[in-house]
Amino acid sequence: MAPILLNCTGSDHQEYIKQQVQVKNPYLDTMEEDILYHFSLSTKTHNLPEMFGDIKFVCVGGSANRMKSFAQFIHQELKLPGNPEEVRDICEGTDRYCMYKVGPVLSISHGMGVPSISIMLHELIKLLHHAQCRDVVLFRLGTSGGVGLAPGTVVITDKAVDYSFRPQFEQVVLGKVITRSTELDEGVAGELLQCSSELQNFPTVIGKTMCTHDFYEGQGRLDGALCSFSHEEKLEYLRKAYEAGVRNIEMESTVFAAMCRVCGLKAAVICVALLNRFEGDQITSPHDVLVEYQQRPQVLVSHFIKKRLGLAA
Ligand SMILES: O=P(O)(O)O[C@H]1O[C@H](CO)[C@@H](O)[C@H]1O
Ligand SMILES: O=c1cc[nH]c(=O)[nH]1
Repeated sequence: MAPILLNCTGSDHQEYIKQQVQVKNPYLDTMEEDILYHFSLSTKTHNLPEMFGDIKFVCVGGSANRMKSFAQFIHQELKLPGNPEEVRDICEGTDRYCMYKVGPVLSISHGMGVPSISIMLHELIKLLHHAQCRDVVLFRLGTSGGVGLAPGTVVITDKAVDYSFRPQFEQVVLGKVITRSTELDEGVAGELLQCSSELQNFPTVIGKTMCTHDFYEGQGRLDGALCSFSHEEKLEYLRKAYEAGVRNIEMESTVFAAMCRVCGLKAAVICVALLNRFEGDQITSPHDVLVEYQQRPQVLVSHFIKKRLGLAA
């Protein structure tokens, strides 16, 4: 339930409520305890407002190591006291996800694919709600396959789309399909594009991101254990995607966009392209090149956060 603000009426109060994280579940308020099972946190055993109440930026990405590196990187970038090497995994009681808090920034891993990120997002959004966080921006920092882009290009998503290039996410609830919009926050995407132009040698585009439920057949790869289509059919699908405005392909953006939108959270998706899918399917760049590519979304979002906090040079 939203707290009632004294001396705050009409549009001020509406604005205050708008900034809050809006869980859309009437049952939550009736529960004596909420156990965030996959985070190994609970409203009874942890003081969530004290632990997380000051969070303003949440960054999520597939890999646990990447999100730990990001926590250490943002620790240095924000020039916070303490040793970045000593960041502690708040979810160490479980190995499902990892979570690091660095000042106003939360860095969390979500694993691969829609089911994995969707479970994480249910618990994250409840966590932000229980902690009474306000004015939070969420970012997905990922890797992807580029569609007509050189490897290393960063894609800021304007719309996350499904396999038919529709800006929607379908969830099966009680045996029925529920469809939710996947539009992302235009203002945040524009701010990120502006940030990219302030960085040196930082190839960036804004475009649609296609979310699939598989890395191989689902993304039209010819190198999976199964393949039922020809090289020409693959290229035709990618050409159609490109014509529809798709610039990269990954596996979480639609549910991320849809859940954030329903809960009143501003959100952005920033993924680096590891390869150009018109040129192949295997990821052949050397390890050090891939590590540098993966850092690009982190560098961009770090610049955004520093600007928002008034810390940018
Ligand atoms: O780099 P991350 O964040 O894991 O994202 C992309 O990489 C994984 C596939 O290799 C999928 O999860 C896809 O969305
Ligand atoms: O091609 C790619 C590369 C990274 N992640 C994906 O989902 N697809």
